[in-house]
Amino acid sequence: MAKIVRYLISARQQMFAALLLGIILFAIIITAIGWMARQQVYRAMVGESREVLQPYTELTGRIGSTFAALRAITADPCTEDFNRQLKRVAYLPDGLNEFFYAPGGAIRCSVSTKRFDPPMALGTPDLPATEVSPAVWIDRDLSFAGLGGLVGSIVLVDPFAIVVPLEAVSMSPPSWMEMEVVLIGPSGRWWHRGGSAAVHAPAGDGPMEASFPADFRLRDCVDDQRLCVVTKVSVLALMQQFELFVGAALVFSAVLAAWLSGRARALIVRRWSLASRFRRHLDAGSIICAYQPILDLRTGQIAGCEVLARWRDVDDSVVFPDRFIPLVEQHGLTRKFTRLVVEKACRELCETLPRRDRLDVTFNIFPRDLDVAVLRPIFEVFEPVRDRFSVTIELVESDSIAVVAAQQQMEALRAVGIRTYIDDFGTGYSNIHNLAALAVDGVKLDRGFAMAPEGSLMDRMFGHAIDMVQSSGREMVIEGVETAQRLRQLRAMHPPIAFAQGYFISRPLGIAAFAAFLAEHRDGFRDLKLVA
Ligand SMILES: Nc1nc2c(ncn2[C@@H]2O[C@H](COP(=O)(O)O[C@H]3[C@@H](O)[C@H](n4cnc5c(=O)[nH]c(N)nc54)O[C@@H]3COP(=O)(O)O)[C@@H](O)[C@H]2O)c(=O)[nH]1
Repeated sequence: MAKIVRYLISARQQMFAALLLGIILFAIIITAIGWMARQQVYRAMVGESREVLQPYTELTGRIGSTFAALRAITADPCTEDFNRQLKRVAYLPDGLNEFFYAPGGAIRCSVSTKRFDPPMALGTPDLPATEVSPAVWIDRDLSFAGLGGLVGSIVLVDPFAIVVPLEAVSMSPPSWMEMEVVLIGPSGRWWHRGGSAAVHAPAGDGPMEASFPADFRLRDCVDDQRLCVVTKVSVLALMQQFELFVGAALVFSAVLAAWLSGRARALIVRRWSLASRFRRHLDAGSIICAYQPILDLRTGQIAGCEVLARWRDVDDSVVFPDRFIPLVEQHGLTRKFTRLVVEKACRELCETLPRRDRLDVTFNIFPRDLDVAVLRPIFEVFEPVRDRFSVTIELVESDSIAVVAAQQQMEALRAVGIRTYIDDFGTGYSNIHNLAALAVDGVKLDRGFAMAPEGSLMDRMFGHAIDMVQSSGREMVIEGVETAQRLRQLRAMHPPIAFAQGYFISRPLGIAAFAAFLAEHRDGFRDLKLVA
């Protein structure tokens, strides 16, 4: 599950998944279109073969009525009278004009040859009689019956046989379809009756079938499966014939697949974007507190820490504030968020640090929450441990402050034991006017000053910024102390600077590492000796 989630929240993987989905959808759509086209082709094949079989069905009917007429002959076989009655049937306008009297398959007399003496045996039929179909001798030379040069098939329903003349098969399939009419005998032997030869041959003996993708084949039979029309459509020929349709189907499938996969991606992104993940999973379990030590430069002791929040994402990765703080503000979660951070930090500090440690714990709050009615209940968790931890809030200024209202709130907060610092002094909205107008307890100088390269404009302004804060009489924390040289420089300043914070002292630490750090530096920050 975690793997799937990790997959879904990565923008690259989302793109890959959408691409894969697009390809799969394209395959499904084009297959569906192909299947529908195949059904149409099949319908056309069935329609054409039924049309071709129609005359044969009619012929079978005519043969049946002719046999009925022959069986109605009353005269003794092969007499003059018999022949006269035979001729009467022959003159019926059904195209069947030559009959034999052939009991047991031996011709004794016919319409044109009065008597066969001795009787002429027809031999083994090409299509033996079945329960429903008569025996048939196919394409026999009819010279023996006085019809020299003519060829016809002989159908026997004992004791009469009818000569069926070789008829031209008429068929006009569409250009992309080939057809062949065949008579199929036992052991797979077949006789070509019409249409395009060799359509039947590769079709084998199977029933109606289609071999995709090479071509579609259909075998449609009547007369006890002995007379068949085999229809073949080459897929390639079909595609060439309908290339415009094929092109349109490809474009349509591609556009639809791209649209659908785009929609699916938008859905995934919406559900699995950082904003929705954050809103769904912001709870005590997902908040991580990091503690960055604050060094008292005058005593060398670790005087406190700044609590910095991180958020554990659904895939267990750790998200830093630059990504989620704007979401907290956008979605009106500032109070909930601060409460979660404060409660977690209070629990961790109380449970992990030895009772003898006394620390000032600094939290970042949102300017819109600068209201004692909001903050007091949030920081109430520290009330029972005030002997161990004092609380300071830092105003992360993302908006200009209404000075009079802010002033009242700060005083009210101080009255309930919460001190206020202005954060990132020297940048953004944190300006000299606020420093002068607000009775803040302290100021954190923006880390841009301490981190500025030597000789840079910020570096040159660093001393003046410090002077300005010191002359305001506020406490000061210098942030962004990354080097021993900067720490040395700060320690050498007069009047002395109270507090410093930065990577040289320590990076933000997990609670266990912070406890270990405090234990290690209980007798004073070790590296201070190095820079002395
Ligand atoms: N309202 C809340 N805002 C919060 C909370 N937790 C954090 N934040 C805000 O996010 C900002 C970024 O915090 P983070 O990424 O944790 O960075 C802090 C330090 O890691 C960094 N720092 C400290 N020392 C150094 C250093 O020597 N070099 C260096 N490159 N970076 C350093 O500075 C950040 C702390 O800054 P500040 O708050 O100004 O003291 C953070 O700034 C908060 O605004 C929260 O719970 N609530």
